[in-house]
Order: sequence, then C-alpha cells, then structure tokens
Amino acid sequence: MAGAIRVSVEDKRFPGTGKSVIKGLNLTLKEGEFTAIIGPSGTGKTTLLRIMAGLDRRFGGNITGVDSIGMVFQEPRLMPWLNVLDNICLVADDPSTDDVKARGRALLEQVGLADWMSAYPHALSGGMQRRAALARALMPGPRLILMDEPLVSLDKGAAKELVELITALWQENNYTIVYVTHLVDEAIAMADRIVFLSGSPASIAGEVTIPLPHPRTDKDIARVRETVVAAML
Ligand SMILES: Nc1ncnc2c1ncn2[C@@H]1O[C@H](COP(=O)(O)OP(=O)(O)OP(=O)(O)O)[C@@H](O)[C@H]1O
Repeated sequence: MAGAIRVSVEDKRFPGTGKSVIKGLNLTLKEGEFTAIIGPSGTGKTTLLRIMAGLDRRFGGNITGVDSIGMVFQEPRLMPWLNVLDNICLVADDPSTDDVKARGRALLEQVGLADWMSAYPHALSGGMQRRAALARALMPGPRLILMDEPLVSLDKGAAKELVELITALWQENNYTIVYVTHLVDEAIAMADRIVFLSGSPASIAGEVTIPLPHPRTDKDIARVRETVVAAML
C-alpha cells in the first residue's frame, strides 16, 4: 500500500517486569487516514504511541513507513517561562530564525491564537493551551500525528471546538492521525475507523469503520454510537 505505515509490536515488556504489556499487535495506517484507538485503562495505549513516535525503541517488532511525526500529549506541556510563539518555535532546529518565527505565527493563526502569541501560558485557558500544543506538534511539518487523549479535562464546549479544529486541520493537510481516547463519541466525531485494544497484554481486539461525512453533528454521532459500542463488546 503506497504511503502506508505498518506497526508490528510482537512483544513489549518493561525492564524489571516479566509481563508483556503489548503482544502480537499489528496495525496498518493508510496515508491520510484518521484512526482512533480505544482500550481499557492501563492497557498500553500510551506505550503504543511512544513506540510509534520512536520515543521507546525497546520492543520486539518494527514500524515502517514513518518519516516525520508530531505528537500531542495529554497535558499541553508548555514552558511557563516562554511566550506562546517561543514555545511553538522551540521544537524547530533553529528556533530564533525569521523563517521559523514566521511559520510559528502562521501556525498560531491557524489554531486561532493570532492574538495570543506574546502571552505566557498561564494567561491561556485550558483549550487555548491545547491549541498551542497542537501548533507546536505541527511545527516540524509532520505527516503522521500521534495524539494521546489531547482533550482530557477540557469542558464540553472547549472540547467540541478542538474536535472541529483537529478535523479541519486534518482535512486541509491530509495528515495520517492516530488518536487515543477513552471517549467513544470523540472517536466517532473524527475518525475514519476506531480500533479497539484488548486488555493486558494489549493487541487489536477489533475495529469498526465510521463512514460518515464531515462535519459530523451530535445527531450523526448518536446514530452510529450503538453500532460502535456493540462492536466493542
Ligand atoms: N516505564 C514503565 N515501567 C514499567 N511499567 C510501565 C511503564 N510505563 C507503563 N507501564 C505499564 O504498562 C501498562 C500500560 O501503560 P500505558 O500507560 O501504556 O497504558 P494506557 O492504556 O495508556 O493507560 P491509560 O488508559 O491510563 O492512559 C501499565 O500496566 C503500566 O503500569
């Protein structure tokens, strides 16, 4: 498959524990596909994303087809002593160049933070901090974006705005996205398909495709929720 990413985790254990956290997990991501991953708490979702991001190389198996990656974590992880623009530019090879600054400004405009570039993170709402973290993930020009519950602890309104923003950015740029969440509705709102992880050791327990056009309304989501939940059981 042209441009596909293949993830094979034959066995992942952490040092000092004899137990496999992930075993026999195989996943193919088509270019431009939005895959949501849902699984029981503590089953290995973050471990899987870290392996895909190249942050954890101590596992049996291999990942092929990945070139550039952006990662969005559960917490925004902004540096409190840097303003928003400098936080975004920080991940570039040479953060202080005019080109990088211009790109940082353009990204902040795209995520709706045009008026907040000189502000410090503490002045931003939770939703705005998540937007900044999203802009930072886009800074290196990734083709694959890995998101680990990026909307956790946001109120409903802010989460909905972020869902709309992520969907719009994905559609404009054809990113390949892997999005971990424990919320079925959040997955249905955005994903082409939802992959279910089994309990420990984690492997793929099943998947369901969501053949709905975007934007997806609450009504659309409610219509397919039952099918998705049934597929999870
Ligand atoms: N550095 C580590 N050393 C030892 N065990 C670890 C380490 N990191 C994670 N684990 C274990 O691996 C398992 C999977 O953890 P992970 O954080 O990947 O799960 P998760 O599905 O992302 O959890 P949650 O739903 O709570 O976010 C857990 O049992 C956890 O205790």
